Amino acid sequence: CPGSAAPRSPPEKIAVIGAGIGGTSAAYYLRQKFGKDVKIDVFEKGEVGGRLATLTMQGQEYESGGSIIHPLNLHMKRFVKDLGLSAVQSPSGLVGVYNGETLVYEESSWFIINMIKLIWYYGFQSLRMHMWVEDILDKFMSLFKRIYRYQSHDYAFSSVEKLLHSLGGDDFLGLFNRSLLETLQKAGFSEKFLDEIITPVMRVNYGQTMNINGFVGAVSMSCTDPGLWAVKGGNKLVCSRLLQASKSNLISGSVMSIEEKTRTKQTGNPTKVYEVVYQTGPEIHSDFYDIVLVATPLNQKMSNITFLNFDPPIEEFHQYYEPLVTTLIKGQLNSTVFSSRALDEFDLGTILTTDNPDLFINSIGLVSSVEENNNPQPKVERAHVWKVFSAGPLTKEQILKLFVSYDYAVKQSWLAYPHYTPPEKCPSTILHDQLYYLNGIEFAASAMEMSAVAGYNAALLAYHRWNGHTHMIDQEDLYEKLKTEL
Ligand SMILES: Cc1cc2nc3c(=O)[nH]c(=O)nc-3n(C[C@H](O)[C@H](O)[C@H](O)COP(=O)(O)OP(=O)(O)OC[C@H]3O[C@@H](n4cnc5c(N)ncnc54)[C@H](O)[C@@H]3O)c2cc1C
Ligand SMILES: CC(C)=CCC/C(C)=C/CC/C(C)=C/CSC[C@H](N)C(=O)O
Repeated sequence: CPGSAAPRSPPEKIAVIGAGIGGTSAAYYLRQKFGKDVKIDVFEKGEVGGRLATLTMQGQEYESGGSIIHPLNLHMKRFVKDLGLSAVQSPSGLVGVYNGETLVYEESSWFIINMIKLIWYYGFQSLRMHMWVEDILDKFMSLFKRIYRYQSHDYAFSSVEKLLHSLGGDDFLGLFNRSLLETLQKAGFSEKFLDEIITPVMRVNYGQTMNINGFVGAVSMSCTDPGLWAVKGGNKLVCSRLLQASKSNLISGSVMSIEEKTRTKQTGNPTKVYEVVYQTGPEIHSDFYDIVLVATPLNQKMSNITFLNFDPPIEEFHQYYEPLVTTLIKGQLNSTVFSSRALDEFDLGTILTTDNPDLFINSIGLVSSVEENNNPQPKVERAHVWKVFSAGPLTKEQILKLFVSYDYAVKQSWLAYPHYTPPEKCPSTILHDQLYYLNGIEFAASAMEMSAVAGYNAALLAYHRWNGHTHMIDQEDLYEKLKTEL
């Protein structure tokens, strides 16, 4: 092959830092690429799964982090199949939009009524806009799907920008570099439509407004597609199964620093390695690795990893992640907060909100436990489990504003996803010769599938760079090339 170098002996040890979906998918693909002899250590300071996690209420588990998966998220789909797991349909109840005073939009279960409502509230152009969004999302998904083809042919990318460009050319980079607001204003959307339909979707998914980049905006809009699903038993099961299948060694500890060192191995030749220093309980340990993959957001609050003695130095990371609280509440919703109808006539399963600073919640929605495969109905049972997303923790008084009464409330606080401020640059994928960073991809869009794409890409990139396969990295016009290969 052009660009191939002489075979190099495989690495002895690889470290993966973080056992979320990014790190565990990377470990899985590293094993596939480098074979059975390499030792893979996966470091995790908290729980396997990371931002895929559950909260327990009355013995039942509910997703508290990453919960929904798109039907075209093919890595997640394949993991579930290959790892012996199964899928459940995500609840898809009717959606309403609340502006702090009233419901400004209410979905109906009849398609035709929804169309009439759109025209009534937002004018005839809203129908054209609705079709425009559907068309853009179809195009977006079919371009996004190219990554599966490239990865199945082993191609890798050295930066997120190059990866996005290979999928959708300048259109994708343009989406990433401009705000969603700019993109939609250019397309002629009315302010009312943007405030009452698009912003509420961005708020439930990313806790932000339309000032996020257009790429993550499209990912967020795709959550309005039908057929969303989750993993039976909890999405985090994918991570523990990937770890198991990768035959990696899980080290429950917190990585403190990574330093480049020169070591003389038995062969007598000095080689460059990375010293990883980590803490387990009160003890500090260290070990040497040929390749290191960092699969956690790099900032002081989330990972606090120091890069020592690199020449040139590795830039300091100050990536700001949005604080978000998930609260699960079992209780009887006070439907009169949102509408004049009583609960037994109130048929909304999700209430989104407009960007009103007086509102203390981003959204509230009925949820099922990770074992259930059905749509909970607010009318059938008076007390049900609702999931609230808010920027800060809810007080008891705030909960009692939303609920007539409640039996239980449990919460989990997150630094959830990047604060998007386009135009911005994604952090580097290659931090040093054999040191890789996966979570830069979250600056394009944060979602489980995005981390799985990054995990696979980092494993392929590490493999090709280790073996000098330059022709497998950053290839242009891959789509055309692979078409003629068939
Ligand atoms: C509330 C919420 C809802 C979401 N909903 C969805 C959704 O519905 N669908 C979807 O697709 N995505 C969703 N997401 C996004 C999705 O969960 C994330 O994009 C994805 O899980 C990120 O995975 P990751 O492996 O890259 O990072 P993480 O899951 O954050 O994994 C990083 C891991 O590294 C560990 N770690 C950090 N520092 C160190 C250290 N120094 N040493 C050792 N270990 C360390 C952490 O403990 C963590 O386990 C949601 C996220 C949140 C917070
Ligand atoms: C990566 C692609 C092409 C599609 C992924 C679409 C997807 C499932 C995005 C998830 C976005 C996200 C961060 C949602 C958070 S909130 C989810 C849900 N409403 C909930 O109640 O938990």
